[in-house]
Amino acid sequence: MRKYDLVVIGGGAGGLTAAAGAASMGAKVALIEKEKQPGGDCLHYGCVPSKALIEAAKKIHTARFAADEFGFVLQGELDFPAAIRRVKAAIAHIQKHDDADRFRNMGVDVFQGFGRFKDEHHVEIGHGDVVYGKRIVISTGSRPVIPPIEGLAETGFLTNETVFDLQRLPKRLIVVGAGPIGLELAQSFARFGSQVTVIEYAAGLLGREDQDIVPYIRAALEKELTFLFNAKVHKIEKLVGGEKRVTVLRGDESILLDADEILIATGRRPNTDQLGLENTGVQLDKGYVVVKETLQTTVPHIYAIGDVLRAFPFTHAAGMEGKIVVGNAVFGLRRKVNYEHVPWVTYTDPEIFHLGLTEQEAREKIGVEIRVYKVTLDDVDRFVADREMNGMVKVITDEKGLILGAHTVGKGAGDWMQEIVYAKQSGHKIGNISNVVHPYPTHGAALQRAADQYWRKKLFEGVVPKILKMYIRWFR
Ligand SMILES: Cc1cc2nc3c(=O)[nH]c(=O)nc-3n(C[C@H](O)[C@H](O)[C@H](O)COP(=O)(O)OP(=O)(O)OC[C@H]3O[C@@H](n4cnc5c(N)ncnc54)[C@H](O)[C@@H]3O)c2cc1C
Ligand SMILES: NC(=O)c1ccc[n+]([C@@H]2O[C@H](COP(=O)([O-])OP(=O)(O)OC[C@H]3O[C@@H](n4cnc5c(N)ncnc54)[C@H](O)[C@@H]3O)[C@@H](O)[C@H]2O)c1
Repeated sequence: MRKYDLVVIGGGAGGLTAAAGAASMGAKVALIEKEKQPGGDCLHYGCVPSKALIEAAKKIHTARFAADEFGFVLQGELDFPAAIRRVKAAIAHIQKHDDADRFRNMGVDVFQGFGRFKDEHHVEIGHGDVVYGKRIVISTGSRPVIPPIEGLAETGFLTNETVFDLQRLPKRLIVVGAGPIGLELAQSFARFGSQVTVIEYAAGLLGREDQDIVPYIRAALEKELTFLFNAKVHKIEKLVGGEKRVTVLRGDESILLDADEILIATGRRPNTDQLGLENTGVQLDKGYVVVKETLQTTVPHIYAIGDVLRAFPFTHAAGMEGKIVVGNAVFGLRRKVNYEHVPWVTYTDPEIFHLGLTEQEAREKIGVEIRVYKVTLDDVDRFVADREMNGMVKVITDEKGLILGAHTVGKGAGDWMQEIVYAKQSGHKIGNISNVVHPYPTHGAALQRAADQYWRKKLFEGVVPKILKMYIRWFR
């Protein structure tokens, strides 16, 4: 039986970071991945295919818009499989970074097979090999939650694991769930030409976002999608022609919708149920692995990262956690995970950027002593020139100007808001962003405009203006 300093179960965003990092530090590492190729959800069924599809759809949307605005005519049928080929090409390109042989060349022993704990130090791979890990990382990710809807299994449905294999554009698509997966994909399909209806349990969109931000994104999406809020799919039947008839309940109302495809995007569940964790002392909470800030589970030599944790189900968070585990599991450090400065972006059009506390959270946590700076994009020259004025930047600080949160809706916001992540993480005050020269006219100037308000408030409120006036009078 082979013995390792570190055994990593699951070769996705988190596991690959941990395995590569540990091997580069000289540790003997085994990586167990059930699929033929590592890469995980993000590469095969998540971030990469969804962003490739979003971009393809955006190009078509832009062409249609341009035709309308500039008076030319678009001709011919949409070649939807061409969009899917684009998606597959993006995956294949990035797969080279996550290739099993590339990891072998780094010194990692890569095993293909399903990893399962035999006990707290031994992991069985498939039905054969067993490896010993002095320390072990659980990074097995998550999978879609499939709600118990009558007729759903019999009628057939799509999830993020199958939607990127579609070869025909559905004329009518029903998306169940208005979270980031549902919204990003719903908007893309609408842009290809599907009629899309989104069915959501909750009364509105994106409950975790700042409530000033939500109306902008809702207004944008309602132009392209039909929403049914406070709605529940009651049952689904297959019609003679193969279409799907969906019965939706909304209050006392029963609504019938026919569709060619149904996409289920109702959340995720962690892949911890078949891991043999009952053979260990690793504790779960509703299926999620319970960890300390050091990412150690209730068995100190077993660590967990990525979507098996409840904390922050994003690729960049899994990568950050993977790096922390390298330090802790390989060098015995006690580094703690901290999500305070970790942003997320929802890649709808316009994009939604989220960092730190929302205004509502800041008021609960800090009280009234917070400051809120807002700029709408119709006040920012570059967005006016682009005719992309739907959106806003909002920054929340404490009374001294230290950044507590930042929230934006706007074209490309995921890229141009990154400046504030650096500022927040480095402990800069909002005023410092105002002092940085931004080339004119960039989109990032929107953030600077919000930051300028800090000085404006300082200069024109309180005692400062009185002192300034006295000084100027004296100087004259
Ligand atoms: C449609 C969609 C879009 C997304 N878009 C974004 C985005 O734009 N930005 C972003 O930050 N996040 C995005 N995410 C989330 C992101 O994909 C996940 O947060 C990220 O992949 C989690 O990484 P992970 O390492 O925990 O899991 P994964 O990357 O899923 O890796 C887990 C790996 O473990 C393997 N595995 C599971 N069980 C076993 C076992 N018992 N033995 C061996 N191997 C096993 C799996 O095959 C898989 O390779 C998206 C997700 C989806 C579904
Ligand atoms: N851009 C990104 O970073 C990105 C993109 C996609 C996904 N992700 C990650 O994937 C995770 C999961 O995304 P998601 O959208 O699947 O989940 P989610 O939990 O964020 O949203 C699911 C939505 O479905 C609704 N819902 C649940 N059951 C329902 C039902 N039976 N009928 C109608 N509505 C129902 C919920 O109220 C919720 O609004 C996200 O939390 C995120 O971390 C990230």
